[in-house]
Amino acid sequence: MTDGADPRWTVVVPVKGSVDAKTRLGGELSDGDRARIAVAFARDTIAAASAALRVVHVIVVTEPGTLADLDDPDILVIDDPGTGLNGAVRFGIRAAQMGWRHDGVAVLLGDLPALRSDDLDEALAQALAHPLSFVPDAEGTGTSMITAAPGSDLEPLFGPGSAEAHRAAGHRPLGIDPASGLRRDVDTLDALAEAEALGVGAFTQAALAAIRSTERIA
Ligand SMILES: Nc1nc2c(ncn2[C@@H]2O[C@H](COP(=O)(O)OP(=O)(O)OP(=O)(O)O)[C@@H](O)[C@H]2O)c(=O)[nH]1
Ligand SMILES: C=C(OP(=O)(O)O)C(=O)O
Repeated sequence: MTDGADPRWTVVVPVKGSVDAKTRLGGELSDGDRARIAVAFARDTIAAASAALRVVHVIVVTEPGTLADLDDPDILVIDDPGTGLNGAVRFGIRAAQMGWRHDGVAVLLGDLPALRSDDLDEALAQALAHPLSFVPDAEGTGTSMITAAPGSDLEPLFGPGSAEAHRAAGHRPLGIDPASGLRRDVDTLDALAEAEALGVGAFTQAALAAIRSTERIA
């Protein structure tokens, strides 16, 4: 994170409490392993966002204890209000606008373990040209990021079919390569394999290595 870039962005990352997280990874994984992977995805997403040059503030919205070992004074962690994904995101956006109203606001989902800081910087540079923008997920139906330039209101519409919902609400789709880690959200083991082919961050690498050392996942 640096404050040399202009204009600056606050990034909001919602992270579900680990007990219920990533159920679609399910199947062969124990609840403990699934929780460990979900936290690792979030940690890699947050680390990449924090290291992006255009990002000066990161706000994580999650249940207390989910990211207990996240000990970075530059990252604000606020409690999930318990009103679902869009409620958590709205809460984070409000905190961003109250704290740093001259920044752009981006919301990045917390399941992007192959996210690279330079891809995020490139997307935020593109986003400056539009009051509202979004990045579709790799399949093109969901959304991995929404943005609002300084002064624009941001209303999240995450959920099934969110790419079309964000487009219909006036968000401009950014031209990001479908093979970018910014678009590779991970809900399933197939998506996890694709993320690994792109290259996942250190937290996810370590979690997978620990789980594989006990042969609990292929
Ligand atoms: N703070 C917060 N984050 C959420 C909530 N629901 C989902 N998220 C986060 O939003 C991102 C996208 O959510 P999903 O892909 O639906 O993740 P998920 O709900 O853990 O996965 P499934 O159980 O498979 O649906 C992930 O980073 C989740 O951690 C919520 O109620 N509160
Ligand atoms: C919530 C979303 O993500 P997912 O498809 O990962 O649930 C979304 O794409 O809006």
